[in-house]
Amino acid sequence: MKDLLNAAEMKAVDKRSIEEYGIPSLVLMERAALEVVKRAGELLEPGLSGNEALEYGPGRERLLKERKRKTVWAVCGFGNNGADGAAAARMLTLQGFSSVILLPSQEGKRSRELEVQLSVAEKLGIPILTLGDLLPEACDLIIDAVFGIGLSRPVEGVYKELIGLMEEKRQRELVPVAAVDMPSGISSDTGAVMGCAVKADVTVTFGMRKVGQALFPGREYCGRLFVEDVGFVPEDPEQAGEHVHAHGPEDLMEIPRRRADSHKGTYGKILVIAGAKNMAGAAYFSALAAYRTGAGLVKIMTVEENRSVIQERLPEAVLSSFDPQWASEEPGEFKEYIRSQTGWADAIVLGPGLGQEEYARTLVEAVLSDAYVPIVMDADAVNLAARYPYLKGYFTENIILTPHVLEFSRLTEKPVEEIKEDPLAAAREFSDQYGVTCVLKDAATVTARKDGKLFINLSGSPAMAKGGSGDVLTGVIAGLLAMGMDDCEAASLGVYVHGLAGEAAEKKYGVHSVLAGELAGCIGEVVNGNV
Ligand SMILES: NC(=O)C1=CN([C@@H]2O[C@H](COP(=O)(O)OP(=O)(O)OC[C@H]3O[C@@H](n4cnc5c(N)ncnc54)[C@H](O)[C@@H]3O)[C@@H](O)[C@H]2O)[C@@H](O)CC1
Ligand SMILES: [K+]
Repeated sequence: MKDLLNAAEMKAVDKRSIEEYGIPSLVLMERAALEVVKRAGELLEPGLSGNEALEYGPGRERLLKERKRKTVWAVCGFGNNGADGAAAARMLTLQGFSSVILLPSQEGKRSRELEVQLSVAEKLGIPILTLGDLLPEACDLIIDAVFGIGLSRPVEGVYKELIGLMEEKRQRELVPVAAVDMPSGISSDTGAVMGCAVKADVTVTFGMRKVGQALFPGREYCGRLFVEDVGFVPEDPEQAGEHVHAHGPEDLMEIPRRRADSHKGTYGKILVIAGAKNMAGAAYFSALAAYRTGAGLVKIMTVEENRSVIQERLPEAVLSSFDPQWASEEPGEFKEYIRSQTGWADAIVLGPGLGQEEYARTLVEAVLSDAYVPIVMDADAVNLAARYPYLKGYFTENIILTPHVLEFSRLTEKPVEEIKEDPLAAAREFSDQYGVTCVLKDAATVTARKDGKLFINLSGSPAMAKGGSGDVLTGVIAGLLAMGMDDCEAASLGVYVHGLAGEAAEKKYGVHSVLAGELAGCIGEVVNGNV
C-alpha cells in the first residue's frame, strides 16, 4: 500500500527536510534536476542517462556536434519548480545540448533558488528569454517547469500563454514534453485542470506520488509517471494526518491462502441476488467472478426465466429462482422466501441487472432490513435507493455500495460535474453520512471505507469500459469477503484486483475486445499470483 500526498503534505516534507534536518534546499534540487535530466535525456537521445559523464575521446567531438543541434526549451515559472527546470537546462547544456530558459517575464518575484539557478545559467551563456523575445526556431524537447505543487489558483495571463505555447509545440510539431513534478496547470490535490494545463509525455515527481497524479484528468496529463527519491526525510509521524492510499502488488499477499485441510465451506457462501428477465448475464458475471476469486459456494437468486441459461453457463452455481408475478402478488410470502435465502449466506451481492419493478423494491428492502452479513449493493439496488430515498434509512455498516458516477449522482442528488471535480470528498461525505463503505466507480475508482481510509485505484484498463465489468467487480468483492477478508479491505483490494484482471485481459484480448466473461476469466491470474 502506498500513500498519496496532497500539496500541503508534500510541502511539509520539503520543509522538514530543509529546516529541521538541514539538508540544503539546493542539494534536494540538484537531485531532482538530475532525475528530470535522466528522463529528458531519454527523450532526446535513446540510452542517455543524466549522470553519464561525457568522456574525452575521439567520439566526444562528434557527439557534441550532434547534441548541439538539439534544442531544449526549459519553460520555467518563478518558484522552485522553475528553479528545477533551470537546473535541468544547465545540466543538459553541460551535456552538449542547446538549451534556452523561457520565463514569464524578466521582472517579477523569484524564489531564492531560482535566482541561484539563473545566475549559473547566465554564466554558462544559456539564453534567458521571455515571450517578447525572438525564440529559437528549433525545439526538440520541452521541460515544463512552470508550476509544481505550488500552483495555488487558476492559470491566467502570461502563464496561460506559456502553457498555450507548450501545447502548440506539442500538438503541431510533436515536440515531447517532460514535466517537472506536476504537469503545469494540474492541481496536485484533485487532478483537476486549473484553467489550462500541459499534457506531458513523462512526468518526474519527487519523493511521493501526488493525489492529483492518481485522479483523472491529472493522471492522463502526466503521461508516464516516474516517482523518484531525491533525499527527503520521512514525514513527521506526530504531524502526519491520514493520507489517501493506493494498493500495490504487495497487497495481494493479504488475500487469504487456501489451506490444505479446507473444504468448500471454508471459503464462504455467497448469495448473488441479481438478474431480472433477460438480464441473466449480470447474475452470471457476478457469480462467475466470485467463484474465480476463490469463493467456496455461490448461489444465484433470480427470476424463473433465467434458470435454464444460468444452469447451462454456470452449473457450478446453486440456483434459487422465483416467479416475479407471485413475488408481486404475494409480498408477504416473497419476504419469507427472501429471509430463508439471506439467512444462508456469508455475503450477499444485491442488485446487478435486478430491474426496478415493484417486486425488486420489496426485495431490496427485505434484504437491507433483514441481512446482517456484508452486502455488496450495486446497479439497480442503488438506483432503487435513489428512487425511494427511505431505503437509505437501512444503510448500516455492513453495506458496501458500488455505484458508478451517474448512479452516485442519482443517489446523492449531486451533479455529475461536482462529483467528478472532487470524487474523494464526495465519496468520503457519503461514507461518513451513512457509515457505509462507498466504492465510487470511474476510470480512477475511489473507495471511501467505513474505517475512514480513502483509496484511489491505480490499476485498470480502458478495456473495462464495457457492459458487465461492474457485475464482475461485485463478484470479486464478494469473493474476497467470503474467504474471510475484512469488509473494508475486500472493497478497496477488490477494486484493485478487478483492475489488474482488466490489465491482464487487455493484454490477452486487446483493448477494444475484452468481454466481461473474459475479464472474470483473468481474475485467476491475479489472485493466483501470476500477474
Ligand atoms: N528544495 C526544494 O524546496 C525543492 C523543491 N522542489 C520543487 O519545488 C516545487 C515547489 O516549489 P514552490 O513551492 O516554489 O512552488 P511552484 O514552483 O510550484 O510554484 C509556486 C510559484 O507560482 C506562483 N503561482 C502559483 N499559482 C499561480 C498561478 N495560478 N498563476 C501565477 N502564479 C502562480 C506562486 O506565487 C509561486 O511563485 C516542487 O513542485 C518541485 O518541483 C524540488 O526541487 C525538490 C526540492
Ligand atoms: K511542472
